[in-house]
Amino acid sequence: MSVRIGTRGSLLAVTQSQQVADRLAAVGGFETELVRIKTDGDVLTGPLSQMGGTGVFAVALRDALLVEQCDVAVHSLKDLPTAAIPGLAIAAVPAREDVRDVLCARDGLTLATLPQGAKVGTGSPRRAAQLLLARPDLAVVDIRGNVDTRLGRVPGLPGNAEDAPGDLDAVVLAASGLKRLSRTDVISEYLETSVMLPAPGQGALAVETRAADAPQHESQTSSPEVLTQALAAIDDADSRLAVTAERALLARLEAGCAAPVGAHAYRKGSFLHLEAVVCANDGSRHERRAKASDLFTEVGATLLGIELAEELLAAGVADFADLG
Ligand SMILES: NCc1[nH]cc(CCC(=O)O)c1CC(=O)O
Repeated sequence: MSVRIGTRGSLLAVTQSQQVADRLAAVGGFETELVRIKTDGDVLTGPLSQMGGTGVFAVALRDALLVEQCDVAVHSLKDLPTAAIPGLAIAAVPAREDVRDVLCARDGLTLATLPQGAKVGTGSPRRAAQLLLARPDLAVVDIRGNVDTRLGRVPGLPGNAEDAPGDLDAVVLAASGLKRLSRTDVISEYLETSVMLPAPGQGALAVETRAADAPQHESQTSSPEVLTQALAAIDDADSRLAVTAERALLARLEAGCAAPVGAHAYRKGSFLHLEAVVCANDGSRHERRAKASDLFTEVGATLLGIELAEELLAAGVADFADLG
């Protein structure tokens, strides 16, 4: 048996999909092959935040699963819309990578040492707003493109051509992507979550399958038993509950993955903690709240996300934040 693994075609997507494929093959004892799927997010070039918003990366992969072009699809969880798709299920959330955002700045500069008015590139309203909360003087520049394209805009970063003219002082990227690509040499500062809360799901992958192939607690499945068992074996319960809480918060806020919303859930002892922030795009206003629950189950994680979202809504975040 060969399991077909659907992936986007970018270097980061292929790298992380191959890492999932290797783990599935190791625990399942079967062959895998990567199937590259082109998505609108890879083809269109406008600002991502104006491109039909959420889900541009996920739709084509999900279609490929539904028409059986592949058996498993690997997504970056933060790019996956929160609405459930009939017939599909998240069969595994592997152990999460570093959740933090990082600054990749020229000359090893940090958020504290960037000069007044420095130009920092990001296409994410969440990153832009939190940058401005910490440093209202910065000039945030809207950028997009794959990891190499973004890094190429900062002069002198390791891996860039020596004489390449960069137009930015820094860019903000996810630590997880750079770690998976073994490119941590470009990082000048890890931004702690006290300064910059990550996107819901950041650093985690979702391994999606047709629902009949997902590990189930009660009913029998129709899939090859080995695939179902391998998916269950690479699932990490702590990571799954954390992203469940973060995504429940996002869904209750009716916000998309491009909204100025940061969230981070993590286990501490027998408690699940959730921290969240909602910002005005220009950083002029924000609300940051935290809550914990000792109900360490899918239901408990979902309730935690919903309750914290309702506290934020009660504090009036919908009046100043562009959640749509
Ligand atoms: N929206 C782009 C995107 N989607 C997933 C990642 C990698 C981070 C992750 O694994 O969550 C990135 C790049 C980035 O944000 O730097």
